[in-house]
Amino acid sequence: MENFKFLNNLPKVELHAHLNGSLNIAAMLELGEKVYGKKSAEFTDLCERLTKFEPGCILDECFKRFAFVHDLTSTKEGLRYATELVIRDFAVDHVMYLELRTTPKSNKNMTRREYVQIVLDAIKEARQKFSNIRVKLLLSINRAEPVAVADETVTLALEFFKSEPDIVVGMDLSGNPNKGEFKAFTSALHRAGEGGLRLTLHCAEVNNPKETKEMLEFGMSRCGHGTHLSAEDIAYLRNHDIPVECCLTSNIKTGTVSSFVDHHLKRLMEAEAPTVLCTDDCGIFDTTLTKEFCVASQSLGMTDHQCIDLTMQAIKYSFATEADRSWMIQQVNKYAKGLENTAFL
Ligand SMILES: CNc1ncnc2c1ncn2[C@@H]1O[C@H](COP(=O)(O)O)[C@@H](O)[C@H]1O
Ligand SMILES: [Zn+2]
Repeated sequence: MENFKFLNNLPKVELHAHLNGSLNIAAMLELGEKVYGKKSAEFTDLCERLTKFEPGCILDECFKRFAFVHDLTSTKEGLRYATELVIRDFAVDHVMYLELRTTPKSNKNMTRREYVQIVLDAIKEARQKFSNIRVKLLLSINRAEPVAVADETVTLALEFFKSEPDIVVGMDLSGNPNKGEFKAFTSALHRAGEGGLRLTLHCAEVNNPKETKEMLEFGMSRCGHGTHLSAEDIAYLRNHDIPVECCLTSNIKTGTVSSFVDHHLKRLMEAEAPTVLCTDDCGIFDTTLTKEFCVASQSLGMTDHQCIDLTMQAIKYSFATEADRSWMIQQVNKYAKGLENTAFL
């Protein structure tokens, strides 16, 4: 792939990455060994089997995979170290800005509040180790969980948004789209929005026109996946300047899109709807943001210039501060200039 080097070294922006879905196999093995002393052949085999998606795999099957990673991150040290490893591996892939999202969980080792604090502390510690990446945090509501849990998550998000405004920047609604009902979460999401948190919703990941309509009417800053958006929905997103977070490999491996060439990213670009390229769960789906750009360029004919433009769009639609944005634009322009091209602005 002649432009792999160009795409790999391009300073990139990741706006849709779930923490526990982003731990890749190598990192799982490191975590297993360091935290649980596990280096056994069966542990290695378990990690490898996690990312095997037979053709025809369905979305529900994918959700079972997360439980394995959730076990690995169910201790304070496991969660802290996993956060560090995920940030490291995005930095290694030349991601300069990462909006990490995660669903606060409570178990025998930690409360939801402690879960958030541990991830936040790991993000701060990572600043010392990986100075070339800026990391923000969104808290996720899992639509398969009770509304009371969503309410607790919003309360935590608002509290940490107040105390750590340069890290906690938004809320995500995710979880198995075949479970729960969007309507049940609107008051919690409304409270989050009223409190200043930007919202990104997993929307139209499966074909549910009624719910998609409810979500578009409710409002969001960004749309996750948007796989089953109608032409009217796409026009609505374009007219309201709401970008779709496109996760190519995720959609193929979960079976929500049949092939890369059929991916709706192309339709969205033809309709001039704003789009950003994301990984979703680069661990579980065994990919990286560089690889997603390679897929976009190989299967959808995306030129290098269009890849830079996608990055500029990601900067524009990020929940970053103005200072972060100008720093990111500077990085991309410096990179582009270094390639003897004119600045892309
Ligand atoms: C594949 N498409 C998807 N659609 C919807 N929700 C998804 C997802 N991929 C991941 N998640 C959500 O993110 C959680 C894992 O990260 P955290 O434990 O939060 O860090 C999953 O349990 C699921 O709720
Ligand atoms: Zn997602």
